Amino acid sequence: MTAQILDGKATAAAIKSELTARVAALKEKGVTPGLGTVLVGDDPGSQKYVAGKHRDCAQVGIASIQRELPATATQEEIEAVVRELNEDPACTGYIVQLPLPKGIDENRILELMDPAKDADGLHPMNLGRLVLNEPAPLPCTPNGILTLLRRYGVEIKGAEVVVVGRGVTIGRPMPLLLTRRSENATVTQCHTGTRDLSAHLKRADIVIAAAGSPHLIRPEDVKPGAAVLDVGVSRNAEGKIVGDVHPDVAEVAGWISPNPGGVGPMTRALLLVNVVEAAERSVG
Ligand SMILES: Nc1nc(=O)c2c([nH]1)NC[C@@H]1CN(c3ccc(C(=O)N[C@@H](CCC(=O)O)C(=O)O)cc3)C=[N+]21
Repeated sequence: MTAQILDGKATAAAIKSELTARVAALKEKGVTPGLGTVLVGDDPGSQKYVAGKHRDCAQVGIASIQRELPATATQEEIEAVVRELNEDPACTGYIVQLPLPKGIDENRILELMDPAKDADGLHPMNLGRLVLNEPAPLPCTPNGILTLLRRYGVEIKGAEVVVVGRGVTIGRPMPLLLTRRSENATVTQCHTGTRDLSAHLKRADIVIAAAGSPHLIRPEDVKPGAAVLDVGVSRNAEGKIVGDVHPDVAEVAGWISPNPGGVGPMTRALLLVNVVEAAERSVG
């Protein structure tokens, strides 16, 4: 038996085609959604991701606003761009590409963003709303994972889910989404301090691997038939993406998300969903 592929690329394409119609409807009402990106420095990976986001925007009819600063940009210079986008009516939502260069206070930048324009769902106000069960833009990667599981009919209610990782973009918000009454999963959060990761993994119906540790999840640790989502992005010597999930896991799992082609494109699609929803709220 080999696992069914959770095809993020195809699912993202379907979401984008649904969004195209919603963007057209907004334009009829005189609103053009515009996604802003703030990219600081010249990391090739970050440049590639940001370019992908703007390609997606073009596909669905969202306007693109790109701001680039050199790696030497100061805290004040980045903050000035954030204030500018907060004021710019053409920019209905934006993201500050993370990580920012060393020495920049990332949290201060995120706090300065207008929470109504937070396309990533990572503003402290919006993360707080998520904790409080108030409506808010949802963090794109966790929401992308959830959307992928739903579209393939993976049972979430009552499932034992293991999340590996505790980063701000995935590990921390993921359990918040999964433990809402509407999802009703039971979540164990594992991290580098977990004593026996393997024991936790063996019980999981769904594994969400966001540790950034190449091939951390091995076939002998996965329950037969489990859904395994590979969110890790490491690069090998040739610059190729290496995920957190060992390829042989596909022999044991019931579902597996490829990497690339799995969660990455879903993250981008759910970013566009946040931009379109914010624009829809603005027209009432
Ligand atoms: N404020 C902020 N928001 C983010 O959402 C954010 C960020 N900062 N910093 C970096 C991470 C990383 N991230 C990815 C998004 C898409 C792909 C993606 O589409 N990957 C393609 C392949 C791309 C390739 O080949 O390099 C795939 O998986 O098929 C990957 C990684 C968003 N991030």
